Amino acid sequence: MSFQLIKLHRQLLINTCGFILLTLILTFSIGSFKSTSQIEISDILGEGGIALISLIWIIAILISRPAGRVTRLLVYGLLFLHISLLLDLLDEFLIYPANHTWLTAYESIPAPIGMILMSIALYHWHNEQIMLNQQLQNRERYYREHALSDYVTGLYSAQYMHTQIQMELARSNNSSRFCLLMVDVDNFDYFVRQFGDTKADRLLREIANLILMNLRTTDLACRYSGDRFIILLPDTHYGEAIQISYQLETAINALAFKPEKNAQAFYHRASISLADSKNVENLNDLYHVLNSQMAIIKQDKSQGRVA
Ligand SMILES: Nc1nc2c(ncn2[C@@H]2O[C@H](COP(=O)(O)OP(=O)(O)OP(=O)(O)O)[C@@H](O)[C@H]2O)c(=O)[nH]1
Repeated sequence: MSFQLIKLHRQLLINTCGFILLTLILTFSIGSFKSTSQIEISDILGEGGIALISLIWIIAILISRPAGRVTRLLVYGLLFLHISLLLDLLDEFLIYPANHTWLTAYESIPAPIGMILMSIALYHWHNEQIMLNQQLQNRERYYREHALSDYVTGLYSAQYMHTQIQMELARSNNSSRFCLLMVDVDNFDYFVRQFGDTKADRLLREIANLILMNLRTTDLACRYSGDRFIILLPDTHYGEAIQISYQLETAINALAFKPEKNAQAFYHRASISLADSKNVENLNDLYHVLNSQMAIIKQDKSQGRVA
């Protein structure tokens, strides 16, 4: 933290320390210590406390704000205020010779300068905040329109997957291939009608978690639509993709999902289609392979040709 602070506000820190040090050197070189009977402990505590708090404010600003005009104005404003408070505090210890009483007379001058500087800083801070809010609103709009993740499962969205597949296509060649898997939960509609949306959402989340647990760190899963997921397997050959597809299918088949509070479990089956980037030109071709294969698998299942 301190390293970051010094890096960001080096000049401000040097100036702040310099001013304070200069004030101390000046006052101590001119003044002489009062006798203990002249010192008022309650005044020292009160004035010292305020001076210390103004110094803490300076440090807090340096730690929490980025470098820039507002930070500079705030720090210098507080520094002037601090110098006034410091001179006030030093008055409690020191007595100045008659030809230097100007020090006491001028101790209150830095404070109003500091107040003016801080007022200007607050004005700019206000404008800065309006600008930041506008930028945040724009960014929020961007994220809402280009949502990267799926609200129900927490997986990446289909839109994000499109861009990732496009990138893989751009970098793939004969030696670097990738595969896509499409996972579809069988008879999900029946489950939704029987148990309702909330439990169906939970099932989707659990299947999504299961998919993630069965993937490698380089793979990427998204919720494509409804009960369909797409998985991108980078640098993967057909044989490996078949293996992963089999592992996923086995894992989903074994999921003992319990929609109610009792122990009764509902098992689900999944259909998985596979597309290889080899000999494929673009994203649409890949989706076409996945969807047409999926349609055949579903048809075979509905006609009882597949277990
Ligand atoms: N709870 C919930 N249901 C969803 C969501 N998205 C889609 N659905 C429901 O999922 C069901 C999907 O139905 P189908 O596409 O016929 O899926 P299926 O019953 O598995 O049929 P096949 O895919 O042909 O095996 C529909 O009832 C949708 O309303 C969601 O985010 N949450």
